[in-house]
Amino acid sequence: MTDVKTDLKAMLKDPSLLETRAYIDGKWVDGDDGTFDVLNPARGDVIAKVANLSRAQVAKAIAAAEKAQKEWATWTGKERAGVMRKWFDLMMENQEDLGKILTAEQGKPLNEAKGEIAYGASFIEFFGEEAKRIYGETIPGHQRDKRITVIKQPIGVAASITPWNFPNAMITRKAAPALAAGCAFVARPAAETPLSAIVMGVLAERAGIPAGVFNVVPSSSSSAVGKEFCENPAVRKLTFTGSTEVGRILLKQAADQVMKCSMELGGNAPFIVFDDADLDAAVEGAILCKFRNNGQTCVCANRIYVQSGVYDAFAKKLKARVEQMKVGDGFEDGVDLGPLINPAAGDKVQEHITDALSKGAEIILGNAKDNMKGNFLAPTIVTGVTQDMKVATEETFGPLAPLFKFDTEDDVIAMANDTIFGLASYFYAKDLSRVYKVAEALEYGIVGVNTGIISTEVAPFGGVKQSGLGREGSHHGIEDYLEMKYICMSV
Ligand SMILES: O=CCCCC(=O)O
Repeated sequence: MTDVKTDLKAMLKDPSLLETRAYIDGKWVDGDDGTFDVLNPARGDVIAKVANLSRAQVAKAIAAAEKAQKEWATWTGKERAGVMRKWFDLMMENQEDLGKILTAEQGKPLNEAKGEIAYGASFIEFFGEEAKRIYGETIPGHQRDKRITVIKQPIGVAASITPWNFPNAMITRKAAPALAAGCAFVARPAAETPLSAIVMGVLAERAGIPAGVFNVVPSSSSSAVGKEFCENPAVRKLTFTGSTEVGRILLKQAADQVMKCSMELGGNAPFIVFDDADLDAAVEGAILCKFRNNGQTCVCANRIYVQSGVYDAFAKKLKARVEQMKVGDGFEDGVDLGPLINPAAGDKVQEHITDALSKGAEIILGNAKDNMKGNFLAPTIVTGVTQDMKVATEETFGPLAPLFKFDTEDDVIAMANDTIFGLASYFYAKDLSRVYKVAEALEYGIVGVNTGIISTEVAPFGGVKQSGLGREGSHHGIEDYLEMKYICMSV
């Protein structure tokens, strides 16, 4: 039996939003493989037992999506936009409850969780509007009797695998362009955070999205679902957000069907502070960029490079600001940093701290030993960090701010680009020619200049190198769910 603890239900204005079954073909179904537990990362207790789907049930969801997609694709853009608008409105009407569900299973502070709901909803609003603008093209014919037309059609069934760090927005950023394009969608949420995905099925049903167009298939085994997605010929598009390691496996599996893939993979974002930067603004930017979701974001600053002339002043100001941050249960008032998702996440941060200290770095805030209480970890700042330390090459995914020192623009660009990753990068500077040159020289899909927050539905989000393939968000984001067809007519 699937189940939710009563205390989570009691927190909601509308307890019927809390669903623990899978949503397939417009029906609510139990898992053939029983249930799996969802934990609250702040307290460690089980908050829900969620349907654990077998691979055969995932195949059924794909078959339902394949059938529903044919009809959905015949709807006009305006008709699809209409139900997507309702979906968006329902999300915003229930923002508080959706935020609470998200905090309960993911841990981030409630205000941040509500912010994620608004961010997630923005993709549905944006791409619903975009459904009306899927334009084709006419091309002058190559012979006197020829007329050439290009039309764009939905790719078919799209399947997603999404992470626990943004359990709402990473689904809507994929499902919204898919549905707007006329595709049907099968979502496999992270096993840590399925409730935030399932509630999107509840709202899809209420919004009038036809049965089978949006399906949610929770499962404790991402590899079984991943295999079904990659091997089932009805799936024409795989979209994944997660680690580069898993992305490589999925790309190999998807190769057999020559499946179209979007991959939002790991990052190792440099955050550079030049000596002409507004230091107070740079500190605020670093706080937002480093500590968003407690450092558990692919675009969080992983390496903070500070020019030698302002290094000490920046370190002092950053320390003073981080000292004010409150760590605690995301439901408590005034909490800035919630728990990490699980003990392994804390171990990774500890490993990076220990490695840096063993190679000569120094802690100026935090405590390397005995730092972790439950899943809570005090934010830590280390100085004297160098390129030979683990934190220079691996994504920490936690509240560790490592400060590297650099002398010249050329040096820092070389260090910033010395990674297999290329998702987000940031720098603070005032000199205009420096701003242009550095923005062009950074080998990243995203560059934040004098800002620590770059995420928005209107811009193309994505990475270069081993950070991924494709872009999500903006008018470019819908292209991954469309196929181009060229029609050559002799008149
Ligand atoms: O870990 C990646 C999540 C991306 C969050 C964002 O859109 O900023």
